[in-house]
Amino acid sequence: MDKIELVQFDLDGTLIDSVPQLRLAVNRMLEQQGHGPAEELAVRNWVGNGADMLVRRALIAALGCEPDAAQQQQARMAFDVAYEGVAEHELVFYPGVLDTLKQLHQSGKTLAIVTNKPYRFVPAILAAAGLSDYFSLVLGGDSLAQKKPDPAPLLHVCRELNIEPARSLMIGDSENDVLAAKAAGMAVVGLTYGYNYGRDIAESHPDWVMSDIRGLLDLLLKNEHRKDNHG
Ligand SMILES: O=C(O)COP(=O)(O)O
Ligand SMILES: [Mg+2]
Repeated sequence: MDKIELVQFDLDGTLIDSVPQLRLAVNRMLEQQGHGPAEELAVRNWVGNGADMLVRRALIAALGCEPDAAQQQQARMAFDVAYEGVAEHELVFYPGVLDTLKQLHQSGKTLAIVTNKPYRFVPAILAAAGLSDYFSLVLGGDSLAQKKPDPAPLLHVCRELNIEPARSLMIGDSENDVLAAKAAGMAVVGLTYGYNYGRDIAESHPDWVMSDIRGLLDLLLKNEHRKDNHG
């Protein structure tokens, strides 16, 4: 592996467990549309392809059929209003996230976020989490015409920050992250604790599978430390 200079992170299911807030917003939307609430596990399995797909999957489960365009649009608006009010409340980080980001940042790695979550929600979440200063670039699922699993957002970040894909590493919890990274020619770490439609991330064959994000410190900093220690 080339020396990694740029680390691109997924957000939901990788840095923060956002299902509690997403579920609140989904359930407010369902209630407004006259449906009962969704279970937490169901919502976990619907996350990963952005807000339109989350809303669509919730409507299909509630209606037992595809929503029409008007239903979808109305539900998406209701979801956005509800999520806006809760997105950055009571954020839950996965273990080791804050320490890992801090150490990577301090060691001089360039960090970025590539999430499929609509961009408008992301800055408030990062600010509430105290993470805004770590990231040189943040892309949402609607920042470009394509979202993950398309490689376009990952390649866009490489271009903007002037770092080759071969010197960039993607970190994510879902097959979208793995597929996007592979198509971009980037190495990828799959985390086991997030949301992957209820499937094992190892099935997508990331270059590394980790159950704890602190594994990145070993992967990215250990050799450099050795060099430091031994002159
Ligand atoms: O909002 C989603 O569907 C998932 O977002 P992620 O790309 O940060 O996992
Ligand atoms: Mg994710």
